[in-house]
Amino acid sequence: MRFTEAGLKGAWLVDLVSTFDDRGSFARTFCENEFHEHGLETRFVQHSISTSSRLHTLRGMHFQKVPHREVKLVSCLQGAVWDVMVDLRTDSPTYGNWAAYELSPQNGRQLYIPRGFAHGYLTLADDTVISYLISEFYCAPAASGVRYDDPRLGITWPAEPAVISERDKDWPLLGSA
Ligand SMILES: Cc1cn([C@H]2C[C@H](O)[C@@H](COP(=O)(O)OP(=O)(O)O[C@H]3O[C@@H](C)C(=O)[C@@H](O)[C@H]3O)O2)c(=O)[nH]c1=O
Repeated sequence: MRFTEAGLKGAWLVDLVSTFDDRGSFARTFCENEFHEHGLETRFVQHSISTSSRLHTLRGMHFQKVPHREVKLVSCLQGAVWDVMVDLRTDSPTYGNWAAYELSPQNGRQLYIPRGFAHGYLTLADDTVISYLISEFYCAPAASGVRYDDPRLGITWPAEPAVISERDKDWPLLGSA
């Protein structure tokens, strides 16, 4: 894996380094030793996938409240997404900043999102599949979010959402979340 800092403090790009042969390829997606060497979380308690049928489905911007804040390692197994993270740690030098990366099986890119961030994505293809390694258990009462179109965040999305849940449309603006 190739580790590159992803623009916000504590966030990383973890790119796959594949080996190829006649049959196809092999790549590591997680390695406790390599994550430990980079000072990253190594304990993931949940592995989840989500599927989105339609192009320009937007999910986000989600986080779990203290004490259930999560590290997420996000990758795209099918299709493609514009993946966005926002630093919500008020004591962080990159507080309130966002960064976005395209994730797809073709680019083999994974995003390591630290605790204290909100996360969301817009699908760039029909039938998109996202994989998450998550460091904390799901806790519905701790689930929260901020608005994908919050003017204070000013996130640039490549397209308007064609599909979005009522919940995601109604998250509060930053500061009141
Ligand atoms: C996230 C999650 C949801 N669920 C349930 C709750 C609900 O009935 C159904 C769908 O949940 P949601 O609408 O929250 O799914 P979704 O909008 O896809 O939520 C995800 O969005 C992206 C952006 C993230 O970053 C993820 O961590 C997660 O929050 O699945 C679980 O059982 N476990 C989980 O870990």
